[in-house]
Amino acid sequence: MTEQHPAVAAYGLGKHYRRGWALRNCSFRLPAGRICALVGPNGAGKSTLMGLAAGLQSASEGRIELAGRAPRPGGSPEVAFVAQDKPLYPGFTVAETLRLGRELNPGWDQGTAEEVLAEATFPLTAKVGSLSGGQRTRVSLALALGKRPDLLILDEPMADLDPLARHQLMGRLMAEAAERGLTVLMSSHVVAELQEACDYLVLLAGGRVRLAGDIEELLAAHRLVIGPQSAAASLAGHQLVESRVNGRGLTALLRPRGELDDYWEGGEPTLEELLLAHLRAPDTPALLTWEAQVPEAGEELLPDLLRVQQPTDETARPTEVTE
Ligand SMILES: Nc1ncnc2c1ncn2[C@@H]1O[C@H](COP(=O)(O)OP(=O)(O)OP(=O)(O)O)[C@@H](O)[C@H]1O
Repeated sequence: MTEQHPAVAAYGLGKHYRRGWALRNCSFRLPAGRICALVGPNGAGKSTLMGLAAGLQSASEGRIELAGRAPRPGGSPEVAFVAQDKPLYPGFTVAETLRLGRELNPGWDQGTAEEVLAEATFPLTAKVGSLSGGQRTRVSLALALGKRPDLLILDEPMADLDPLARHQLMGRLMAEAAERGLTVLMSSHVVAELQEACDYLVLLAGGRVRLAGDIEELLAAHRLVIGPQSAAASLAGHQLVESRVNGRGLTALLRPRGELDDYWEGGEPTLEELLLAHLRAPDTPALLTWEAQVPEAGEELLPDLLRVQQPTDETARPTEVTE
C-alpha cells in the first residue's frame, strides 16, 4: 500500500438491487493499519459494502478504491475476505486446505497460517466438513492471514467463536495490524468485541454512513448528560442525538457546541451508548472525523489534497455533514 492513499476510500458509492438501494451516497476513508468496526442494523448494507470492497460485486454508482485502485473483480492477493458463510471445501482436510492456500497465493505464509491453527482443538488431519462452525471460522481466518493481505475484510467473523477463541484471534489480528500495517474492516453486532479490538468505526444505517472515523475522536465529540427536565431548552444550541426522560430527569446524548450549562452532568459516552443512540436516531446528521472525510464529489484524490487535510486545529474537529 502506498502512504498517500487510504486502505479503503468510498466515493458516493451505491448499490442497487431489484428491491431498491442497499447502499447509497456512501463516502468515507479508512486509513491503512487501522482496525475498523463496520456496524449497523440488519440490512444496513454492511455485507454489500464488503462485497464491493472485495471485488465480488460491482457498484451501481460512485466508486470504491483500495490503496488508490479499483478492487480487482473476483478478488486480489492483497485482499482477503472472510464471508459470513465461510465457504471452504468440506471434503478437504485442514492441511489440504492450507496447501490449496499456498498454491493459490504467491505470498503465502505457512507459518502465520499454522500459528492461527496452533491453539485449535482439532488436528490438521480433520476433514473441514467435520468441523463445527467456530472451528471452520478459525480455518478461514488461518487461510486469510496466510495470504498475507494488506486488507482483511471480515463479515461477522466472531459470531460463532467461543470467548477464548475470540480473544486469541482478536489478539492475532491486532498484532498483525501493529506489526505489518494490516488494515482490517470487520462487521459485527457484538459491541464488546469491537470495543476491545477496533480503533476506527464506520456506522451504516439505511445504506448511508452515519458515523466514521477514529473511535476516540468520535466519542470525544459527544457527551452523555443528565439534568432537570425543566432545563431542556438550554440544550437547544447543541446537536441533540437522543434524549429520554426517566425518574432521575432528562438524559441526553449530544454533540456539544460550546459549553453546556451547569445543570448538566456527565461525560463521554461509551461506544455502546454512542452506537445505540445513533441506531435509535438514524436521522441525526452524519459525523465524519477529518481522517474519514473524502474530497467533494468530482475532486480527484491527489496526494497534495491529502496533505492539505492533515489535522490542524481547525480540521482535527469532526465535521457534521448535513444531507
Ligand atoms: N443479492 C441481493 N439481492 C437483492 N437484495 C439484496 C442482496 N443482498 C442484499 N440485499 C438487500 O440489500 C440490503 C442490505 O443487505 P446487506 O446484506 O448488505 O445488509 P447487512 O448490513 O450486511 O445486514 P446483516 O446485519 O443482517 O448481515 C437488504 O435490504 C438486503 O435485503
